[in-house]
Amino acid sequence: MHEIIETEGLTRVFRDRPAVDHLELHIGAGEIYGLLGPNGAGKSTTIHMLTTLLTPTEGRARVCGLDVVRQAAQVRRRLGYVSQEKGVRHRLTGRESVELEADLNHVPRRSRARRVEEVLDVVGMLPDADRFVAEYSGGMQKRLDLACGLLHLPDVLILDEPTLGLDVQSRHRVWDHLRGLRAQGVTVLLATNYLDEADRLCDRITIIDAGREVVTGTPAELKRGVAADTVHVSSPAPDRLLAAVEGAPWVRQATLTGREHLRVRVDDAAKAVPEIMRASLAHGIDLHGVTHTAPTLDDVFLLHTGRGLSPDSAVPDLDRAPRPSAPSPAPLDSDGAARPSRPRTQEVLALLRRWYLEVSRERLSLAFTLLQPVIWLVFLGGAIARAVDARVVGTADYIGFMLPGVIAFTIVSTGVSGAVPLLWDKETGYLNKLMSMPIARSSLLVSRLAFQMGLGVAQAALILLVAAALGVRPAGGIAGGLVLLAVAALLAMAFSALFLALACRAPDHNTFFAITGFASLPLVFTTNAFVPVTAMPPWMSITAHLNPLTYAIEAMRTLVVHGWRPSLYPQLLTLTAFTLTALTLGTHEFRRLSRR
Ligand SMILES: Nc1ncnc2c1ncn2[C@@H]1O[C@H](COP(=O)(O)OP(=O)(O)OP(=O)(O)O)[C@@H](O)[C@H]1O
Repeated sequence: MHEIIETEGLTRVFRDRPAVDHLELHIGAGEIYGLLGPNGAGKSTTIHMLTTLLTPTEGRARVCGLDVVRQAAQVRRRLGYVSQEKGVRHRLTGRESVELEADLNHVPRRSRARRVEEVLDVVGMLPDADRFVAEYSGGMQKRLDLACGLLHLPDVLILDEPTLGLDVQSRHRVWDHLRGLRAQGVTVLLATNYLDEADRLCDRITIIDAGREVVTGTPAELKRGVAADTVHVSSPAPDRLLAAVEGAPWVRQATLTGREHLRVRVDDAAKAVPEIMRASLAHGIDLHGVTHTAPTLDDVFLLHTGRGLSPDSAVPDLDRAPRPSAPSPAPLDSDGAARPSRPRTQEVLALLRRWYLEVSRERLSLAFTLLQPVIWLVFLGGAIARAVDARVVGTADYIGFMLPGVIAFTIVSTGVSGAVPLLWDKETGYLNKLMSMPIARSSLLVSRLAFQMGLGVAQAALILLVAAALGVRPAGGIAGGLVLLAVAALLAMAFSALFLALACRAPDHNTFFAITGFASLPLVFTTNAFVPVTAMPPWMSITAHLNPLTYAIEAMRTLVVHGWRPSLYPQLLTLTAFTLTALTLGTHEFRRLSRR
């Protein structure tokens, strides 16, 4: 057998507890392979290691002959991944989401529109494709994720609970599509809680429990291994019945499964049922009902672990459900397969489009962002100007004096909101999805920083226009104004990188906002935004000198109030050094986040 996925002693430990414990998998080309296990068995952890999202603590894993740790980038190019979490892009429509992923998977531009239509059709989402994802039900979001996973023709498709939350018809459509992929030679690995799914869909299964392999084989082999029927007895005194039948030669195993239920595994139900009747009569035990079933995968699990799988692991209504007409799987031509064509540019442009669409649809917060600096300048600037001594601030034009501070604070607060998509992507699981795609990690960072920089420059330009309307013009002329915009760009990059670093570290968005909320006031008030450093008491002057915002504000103020001066150069140098430090920190934290 040509193995596409193989693991040897694969282990991942979280806080001294193994989530996956020396797992051995050998999955052949073109198989649909199931990882079946109860909640917390270690299925997702295994999948995260195979998709390069987690590093193994011990052992090794190879996908298409490539080591998942040492050749992670190549592995990502060979696989498609549909994660368990719903990768919700709230501000995008379904179609835009799929288009984004097509670009990130390097689907060639000329076939992109067709592929997007095809996969949306396969999961039955075409009629809703132009609605916002935020309006989708859980099942619709899941189907959309699945559509994204089918976009390119990967060698291996890995799906974590692919049909969780889907209705019966959608589930059948997905199964049919997976079978179609198998026919085209794609190897499919899926983790599932559903016994029926594993039984009907998978060629082979490994059942895992507590991170360890319980048993591996085809569903038929495994059930044959049980070689037993199960008799389910309903009685008001199942414990007495258990005592009566336990140890009888025709009983393999008897287990209480509820206050009124007893499960008896037997070699042959036809012979066992009359025995159970006889035992109940002999001991005067009432029976409410006796049924029996052929072996299931649940019995296989029970046989090997002494426990059943989770109660929600069966999908009881599948047999009775109307079967939808099976759509023939969309043919995945070589055109639709992932092929790098100027991939880096395509990735960055696709991500920039995403950020743009999301920001432009946040109308209210966009309006506040634009309005806030105007309020600062017009109302606050105007009011304080009356109370300020021109000799202290060094100019009679207090609005001009305050302008750089307003630009700086606006950019800092945009930096905070710029980290929010990363927080959401982390929390919704979409970051995992992005990380498993064949895109350069740097594209994620570069696109985000470039977008924030553009936003910062646009905001600074807008504030300059408002100031011009109030009669304030940079003393440095047009060239001075352009350098001021460059300062704004540096500042935007620096603070975006800092807040991104914080978002990478923060365990959740509450912590992130608690820290930024706590830091924002000292950050603002220990600068020279309202008072020049020369007019500050010594302790405050020291803190102002330690605050990098001071240098950006001072450089911009020089350009607005005084024009070109030699003092500008050390200020610009300091700001550049700060920006480089912030970028290094941001890159380091982002790398750390992507190598868990
Ligand atoms: N990041 C983590 N930190 C600490 N423990 C973790 C982490 N991720 C998973 N675990 C633990 O590892 C074990 C296996 O979890 P995993 O998510 O792999 O199970 P699963 O089989 O996919 O479960 P489910 O069917 O519920 O998705 C669980 O005990 C879980 O709590």
